[in-house]
Amino acid sequence: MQRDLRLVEVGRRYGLRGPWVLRGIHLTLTPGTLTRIEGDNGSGKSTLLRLVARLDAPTEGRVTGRPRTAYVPERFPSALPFTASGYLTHLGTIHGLSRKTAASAAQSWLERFGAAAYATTPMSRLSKGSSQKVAVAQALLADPELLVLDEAWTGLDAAARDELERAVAERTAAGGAVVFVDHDPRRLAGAPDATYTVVDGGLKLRTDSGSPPPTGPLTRVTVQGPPGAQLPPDAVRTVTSAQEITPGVHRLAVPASHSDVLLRALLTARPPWHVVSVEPDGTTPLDPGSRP
Ligand SMILES: Nc1ncnc2c1ncn2[C@@H]1O[C@H](COP(=O)(O)OP(=O)(O)OP(=O)(O)O)[C@@H](O)[C@H]1O
Repeated sequence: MQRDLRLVEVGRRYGLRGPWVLRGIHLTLTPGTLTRIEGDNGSGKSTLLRLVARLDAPTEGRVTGRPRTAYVPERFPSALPFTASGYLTHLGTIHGLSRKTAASAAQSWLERFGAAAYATTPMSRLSKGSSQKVAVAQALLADPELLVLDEAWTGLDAAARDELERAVAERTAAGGAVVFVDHDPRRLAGAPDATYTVVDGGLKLRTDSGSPPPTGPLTRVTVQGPPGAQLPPDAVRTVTSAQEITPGVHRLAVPASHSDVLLRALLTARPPWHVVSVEPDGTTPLDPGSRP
């Protein structure tokens, strides 16, 4: 079974003639990786996460891979006819746990998030923060292969926020993929394997998480990698922007002074990447479809 989740040339718009919220999106989420999605309000982050969680279908393009997925939505429907532990136990059994295992997992997650005292409280009577703790617990309960968190930290108290960061680290260490949106730039700072910004309906790989990139003229490099491969980390460190324009084909911008380092990182990767074109910035890079 393919455990990667892939979005291939995905577009989404609402309504027949609505504007495209997302278009030409390529994204691969690999087991054991942490991915951050950022962008302005209304840029399409939640739309993207719903597609990743397969709660919504793309208008065009396709989503492949079926990892066992759990999702924490921006707004959790708290008016459910359950107690907190009843709800979690019920969900646990839906995820294939026995009733006993589900009840004990529910109890232990409620304890971790400091919500054990509310285990028998009807969901409709929980405070916003407490019901958010239940939302997070339901997602973690069955050790998902892909965990999708849409502003899941919002409304949690400090201890629960820390606990959720720990739970995310545990998930990726256990080989799960985690993708998250959060408006606090300090959230899991330094931890993501990749950070993408949703801008103008597209996805841009952010590459400025390390030391500030050198300034000066840029070189545009178009490269093609093995299907589904992520750019080698040594290459990512040198580029100022990266965009997957068709599956496996990436358009990179690199300070001209660092283009040799980038090319070396790509050509010495195992397996090596194919360099399609190298152009000074400001020119139109060679259309990868037209390469020999
Ligand atoms: N169900 C829907 N029907 C119609 N339009 C929608 C729907 N969901 C989202 N949109 C529109 O899609 C665009 C992107 O919304 P989305 O919620 O994905 O953005 P976002 O980046 O998550 O925003 P925020 O940071 O404010 O949460 C917005 O213009 C929004 O109005």
